[in-house]
Amino acid sequence: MAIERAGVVGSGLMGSGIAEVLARAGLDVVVRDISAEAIASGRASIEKSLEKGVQRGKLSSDDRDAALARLHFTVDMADFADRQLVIEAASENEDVKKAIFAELDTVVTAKDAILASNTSSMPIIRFAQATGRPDRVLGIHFFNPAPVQPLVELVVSELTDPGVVDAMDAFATDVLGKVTIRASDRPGFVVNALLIPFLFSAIRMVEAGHATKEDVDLGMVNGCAHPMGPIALADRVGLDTCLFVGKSIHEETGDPAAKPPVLLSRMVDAGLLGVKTGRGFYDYSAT
Ligand SMILES: NC(=O)c1ccc[n+]([C@@H]2O[C@H](COP(=O)([O-])OP(=O)(O)OC[C@H]3O[C@@H](n4cnc5c(N)ncnc54)[C@H](O)[C@@H]3O)[C@@H](O)[C@H]2O)c1
Repeated sequence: MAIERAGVVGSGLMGSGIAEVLARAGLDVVVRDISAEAIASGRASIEKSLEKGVQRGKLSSDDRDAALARLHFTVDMADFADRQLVIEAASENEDVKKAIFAELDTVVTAKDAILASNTSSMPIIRFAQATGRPDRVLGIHFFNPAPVQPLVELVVSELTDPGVVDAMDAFATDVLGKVTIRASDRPGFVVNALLIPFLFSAIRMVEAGHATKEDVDLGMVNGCAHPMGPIALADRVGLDTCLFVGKSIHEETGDPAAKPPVLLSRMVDAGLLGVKTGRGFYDYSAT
């Protein structure tokens, strides 16, 4: 089945990025959010991102206009009726996502359509079980910013049909131009299961006074050729996101490496969430 009609649920940071990726790849894309304000904000961020692409010479202004013309925004789930693929990228809340999957199951008419979630931390099987077609459900985990980061993790639940995984693998690589890896439906999948303990180790090192944040970052950049150090990376990911993902990995696995450091919890309590709030471990107010 050639996928030509896709849907995206949620037009926030990830949903708008994923919708842009799909539209740039030539698909007709319906994007649904819950309010006119959310839609306007999603549309504006896609327009801004496409404009940046034109300025950087990554796409022509004709390609930008064509991508925009392929995007349709709605507040109505019923507009997903004829979609062949729907990617859920709504807020990281299990009840919200389960309700979305239950509704998609009733509105998406093609029984061979694929329903996917972009969740960072929740079991795919729970969303699959909210539908009457759990074999057609998998995780398609993009990284932020979706139009720039090459990786997509394909998350395979206990009930995902292997043919669905193969089809999504071919689609993500051949049509979207992404690099794919496959992960089982386990906390953190592959990337976050490795990344979160690493970031937490770095934060614990700073918390214990073992090294300064600057030295931790300089060490990993200059000693291990990382493009940015773990403290700066935690700020970039968002300290609230790090905390949330760490908690969910720790809750299910008990892995002490994924237990959030107290310093991280306190910074989140203080509203110091990193780049997005202008201050985390570092100060971004001037940038
Ligand atoms: N932020 C990241 O770096 C990142 C990376 C990979 C995956 N994710 C995952 O992507 C998903 C979205 O994260 P985000 O950072 O874009 O969040 P966000 O808060 O920027 O956007 C979420 C959007 O979902 C909308 N929404 C809520 N309920 C909805 C519903 N019932 N129907 C349609 N839209 C609804 C909200 O109005 C909001 O616009 C989460 O599952 C998150 O774990 C995030």
